[in-house]
Amino acid sequence: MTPLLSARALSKQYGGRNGCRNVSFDLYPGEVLCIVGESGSGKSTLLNTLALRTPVGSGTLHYASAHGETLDLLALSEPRKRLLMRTEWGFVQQNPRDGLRSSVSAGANIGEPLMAVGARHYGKIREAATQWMARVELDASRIDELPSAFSGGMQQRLQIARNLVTRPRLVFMDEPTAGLDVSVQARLLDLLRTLTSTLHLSVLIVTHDIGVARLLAHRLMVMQGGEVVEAGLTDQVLDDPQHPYTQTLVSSVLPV
Ligand SMILES: Nc1ncnc2c1ncn2[C@@H]1O[C@H](COP(=O)(O)OP(=O)(O)OP(=O)(O)O)[C@@H](O)[C@H]1O
Repeated sequence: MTPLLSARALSKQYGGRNGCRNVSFDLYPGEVLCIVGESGSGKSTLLNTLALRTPVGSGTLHYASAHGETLDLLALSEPRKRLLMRTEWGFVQQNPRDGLRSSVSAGANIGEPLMAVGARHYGKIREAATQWMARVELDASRIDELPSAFSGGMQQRLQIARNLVTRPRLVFMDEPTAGLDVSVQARLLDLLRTLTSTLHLSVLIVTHDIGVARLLAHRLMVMQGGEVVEAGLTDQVLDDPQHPYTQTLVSSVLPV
């Protein structure tokens, strides 16, 4: 199978400080790959670098587009990059407020990305927004309310709908369940698990929470000090961690 995304020796420095260093991996279609590590280990830097939101320092990054081309992402023009982000990628932020437009309704938040990819029929856009609200377990009768009228967990589900409505092939997620109550987190994780498998999504997800990784990910990359210190199948890495840092991470949480 051809990888959807291939990174080789990716590095990013901030001045003299290491953001991430020498990261290589392949992400396959339909696969959920989790980047885990403690605060400051370089997870967000790596995710933002892969999603082309932060300039890459060095290395290579290739993507197999929906049209069957292999794109050299680091050589892509700005308009092509924006098109890719709009049509094939999604990015779910940790804080839903960063990923939603606060001045427009829930329905418009879901409908806008559809318009950005060419949808024009108001009735169809509203129907899609209604369906997506139900799909992320939001009360569709609240479609005209502003995001601020929704709870944190609901806002996160709204952000997920906004990202998935265009049926992206690759979704980046930065700590999507952080900052939520445990019960709200569990419901959101359940929803994410269902959506990723039914939509056959490829996902790169950052978390410091081993429980999230265990529930969602097929594979893990464990980061420490900007480097991947261990990678492999989720159960393998969590049940039989080889690197001392992974052993500490795993032993510091209760089994899920
Ligand atoms: N914009 C920036 N300018 C300078 N240094 C940065 C910047 N962003 C991150 N860093 C540094 O890069 C390193 C990795 O940070 P990063 O935010 O990627 O870690 P993280 O694992 O995502 O942490 P957290 O879980 O707290 O978000 C840290 O040493 C951090 O101080």
